[in-house]
Amino acid sequence: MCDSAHIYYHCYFYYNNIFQSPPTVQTDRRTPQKKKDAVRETGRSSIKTSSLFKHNPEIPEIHRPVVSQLKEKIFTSDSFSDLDLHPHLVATLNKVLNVSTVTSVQKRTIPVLLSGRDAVVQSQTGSGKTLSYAVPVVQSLQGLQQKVSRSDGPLAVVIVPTRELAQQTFQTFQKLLKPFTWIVPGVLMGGEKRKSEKARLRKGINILVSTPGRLVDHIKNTLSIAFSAVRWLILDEADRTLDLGFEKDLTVILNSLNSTGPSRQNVLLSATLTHGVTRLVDVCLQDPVNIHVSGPAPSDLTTTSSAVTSDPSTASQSESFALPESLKQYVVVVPSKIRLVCLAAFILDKCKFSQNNKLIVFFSSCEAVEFLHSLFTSVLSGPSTNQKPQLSFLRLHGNMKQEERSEVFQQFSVSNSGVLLCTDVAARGLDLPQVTWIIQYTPPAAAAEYVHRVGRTARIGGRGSSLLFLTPAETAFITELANHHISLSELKLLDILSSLMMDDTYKGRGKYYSKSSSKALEQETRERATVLQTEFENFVHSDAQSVQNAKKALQSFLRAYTTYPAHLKHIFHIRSLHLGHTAKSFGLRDAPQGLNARWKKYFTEVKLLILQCKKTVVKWAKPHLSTVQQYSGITCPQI
Ligand SMILES: Nc1ncnc2c1ncn2[C@@H]1O[C@H](COP(=O)(O)OP(=O)(O)OP(=O)(O)O)[C@@H](O)[C@H]1O
Repeated sequence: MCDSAHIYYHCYFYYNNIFQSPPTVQTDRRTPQKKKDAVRETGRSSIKTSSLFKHNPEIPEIHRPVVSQLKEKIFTSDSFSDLDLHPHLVATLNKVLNVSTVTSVQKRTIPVLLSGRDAVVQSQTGSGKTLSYAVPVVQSLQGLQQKVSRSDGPLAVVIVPTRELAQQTFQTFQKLLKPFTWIVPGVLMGGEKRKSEKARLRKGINILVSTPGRLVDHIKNTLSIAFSAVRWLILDEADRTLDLGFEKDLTVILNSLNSTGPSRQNVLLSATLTHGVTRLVDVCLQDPVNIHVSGPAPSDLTTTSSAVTSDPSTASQSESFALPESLKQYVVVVPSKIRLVCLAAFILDKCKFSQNNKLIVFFSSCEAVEFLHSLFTSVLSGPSTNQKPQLSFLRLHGNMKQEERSEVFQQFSVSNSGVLLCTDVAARGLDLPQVTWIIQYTPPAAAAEYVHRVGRTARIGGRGSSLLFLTPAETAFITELANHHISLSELKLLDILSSLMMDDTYKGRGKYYSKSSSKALEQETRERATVLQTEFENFVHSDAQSVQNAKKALQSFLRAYTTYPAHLKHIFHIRSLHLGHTAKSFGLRDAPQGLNARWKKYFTEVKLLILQCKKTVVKWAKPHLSTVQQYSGITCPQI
């Protein structure tokens, strides 16, 4: 067995042994409501204040680093009618899309693209980047001397990283093309039926929006796909497309596009054009104009790849991102054990005890989203009454069927309130109206991802807030964010938990209830938090399947925790997690049996294997150092 297969085998073996142990609880056949009532009763009668609030690590004092945030003005005083566009296009922008004043990024990008230049565009989230390329594409295609026909095939190709974003971008083109019915937009994305996509490709699509994987699939398997007429290539969220490991796919797409066709205009866009895209800029773009709305463009974006910073930690430190000025950013430091109730109290505060809030909560894995969705729906939703509708929880992640994903996306888009629990599949580009709060229950793996997640609110000048959850051991992430000009204010754990005082559903034993001193209030808050935690735990342990789901969610959380990049390992290291406490944040009463010992053994073995791998790689690489350097861009000391 080769070394990597060995490592995989070990991970698989240990994960499965630890988490797939036979459940000890009998299946519960009670109706959900009866189960819930029983759970609530047990919750109140078995209050153990000590279990939740004792033996937690100290919450350290947070010293906010001084940060000068980058600022970006969103709107200009110009209107679309000043941009020399077709009057029908201006009318469509005004009447169908409801936009008349151009944003800063549009003012700077549209004329550059109309003049025929390539461009690299960076501007903050929600600043209107989609129209900044979609308007010039439509303007140029409607004005072609030889009128566009379906048989021309794709004239513009737009690559985006996720299916929802593909759908959203396609819809923007559909709207813009209303007066130009002879230009046909189309979308290709994973999860859809290939056969019907092939049929649409055969009929002819002029503006093709696609996720990278699905486009490669068609390049390889669909004879009718021809790129001989492509004049535009747009890579939206370009950095993410590379992150997701789509680099190979992108190479296939570029090779296919480069082999035929007239000269092409190329555009790369994102709110966070990190140093990783430098090579892509070199390969894809010709003498591009750098449009960096919040300030001067990073000097090395258009340099050759040899100038790429070789140390990823230095590279990531120097990248600074602008965030919407109207966005209020908060952090709460919560010991692992209390995280679940803290999140629940926050959701109840925003959605049950106040109105018109629409929340997005980010998690690191599909399993965690699934599990917490069912836990919150069962324990927190509450009945719908005449005065109040039921608290609604939706979920979105990559393991869902495409129809369900589209349905959820649509449902959350049109709703005025509710909670969407999701993975990073919803972090990029999605324009979901009226989202008021972004909560990051698991911290992102990079500052750029933080920027995109919080960018789902406070769009196009609107208000919005975000809350980042950190454990006491993770507070150095605040400094990491400050290095990227991101500044957070602190919310106190007890203040969040105190929202539980607004509803007697989680009332404690009443010992402190009638007293008004702040100490008594604090104690009652803790009791209520404990009642809620006990409800969660009772629900999880009332059913073998729920226990299994909670274990799976914990397992996937731990797996994701091991994948933080090397330069963040001093903040997010699996060794600093207390497994028993972490288990509690998934409603489990204890860490799954034997976890500690097996986890330690697992780490020792994996460490040994990695050492072995390193030795083998070094042995192999030594005679080939110059070749390795040439192809990987990695310098000798790193190897
Ligand atoms: N000139 C404008 N006036 C008013 N609203 C606009 C204008 N341009 C775009 N919008 C609206 O602003 C919202 C955000 O636009 P868009 O999704 O293009 O932002 P973005 O910069 O691509 O964000 P992200 O970086 O998150 O992908 C959309 O609802 C869009 O319709």
